[in-house]
Amino acid sequence: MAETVEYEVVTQAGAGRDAGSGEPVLMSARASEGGLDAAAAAARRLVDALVRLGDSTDYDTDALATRINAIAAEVEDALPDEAARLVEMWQQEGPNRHDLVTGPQNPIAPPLVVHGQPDGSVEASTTLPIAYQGQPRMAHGGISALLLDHTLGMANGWAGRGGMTARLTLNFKRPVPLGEPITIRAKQESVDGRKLYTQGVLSVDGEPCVTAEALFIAGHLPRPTAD
Ligand SMILES: CCCCCCCCCCCCCC(=O)SCCNC(=O)CCNC(=O)[C@H](O)C(C)(C)COP(=O)(O)OP(=O)(O)OC[C@H]1O[C@@H](n2cnc3c(N)ncnc32)[C@H](O)[C@@H]1OP(=O)(O)O
Repeated sequence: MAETVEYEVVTQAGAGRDAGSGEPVLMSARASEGGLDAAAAAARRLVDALVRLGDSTDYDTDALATRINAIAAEVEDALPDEAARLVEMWQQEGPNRHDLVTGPQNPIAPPLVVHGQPDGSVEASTTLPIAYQGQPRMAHGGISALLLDHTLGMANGWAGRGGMTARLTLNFKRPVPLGEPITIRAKQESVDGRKLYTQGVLSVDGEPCVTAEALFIAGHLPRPTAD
């Protein structure tokens, strides 16, 4: 097993639950209106439009591919050194802006917005577009699993001790509709040495759709460093 380390959770409001003054505290990164966040939001919009477009359109998709490739090449020309970028990604103390699930700078993040609650739980919300479709008009089960795993992980952070998922058990009770607000509530229920036991539920309109129970093992892989 690789060496693991433990990190303190720091939210935009300050250090973890210490920042909680009886009000919910934003844990995920707040999206900026411009810059890379806006570019990622535009890419999300483009992905949604492409999935909805289909083959029956008269739109010139060959020309579209050429234009998108030209933009990608322009961005690739501006990329920093990959190792340096990895260090930069992981150096901040607050919520990760590149994050797969919550990150405003990650075009494939829905993104999920997560608040730490005064009772020690977390509450997350988002609305899933058609790119995440599994069954007709419904979210893919793997996406529900991703959102739950991540929210449970953030609940651990909010409770004061985070870790890596060792076991995740899901119960798919009803399909998760696309295009409707979803809510995920999660809480670290108990700790036994390095074993963290965390539960959560993904609901739509107050109806539980997917429940999750997980075992996390305290500790994370070390952050990348410059040397
Ligand atoms: C403000 C913002 C805050 C943000 C917060 C961050 C949010 C981020 C959210 C991200 C969330 C996403 C998170 C992700 O996606 S994490 C990525 C997905 N997970 C992984 O890749 C984990 C891969 N596995 C490993 O690396 C290791 O196996 C781990 C680290 C899990 C344990 O290896 P380690 O060498 O360290 O420990 P150990 O083997 O001595 O085991 C220790 C104890 O645990 C027991 N055990 C172990 N496995 C299992 C099992 N499967 N069922 C039952 N029991 C199990 C084991 O029997 C032993 O018990 P005991 O003998 O002591 O009684």
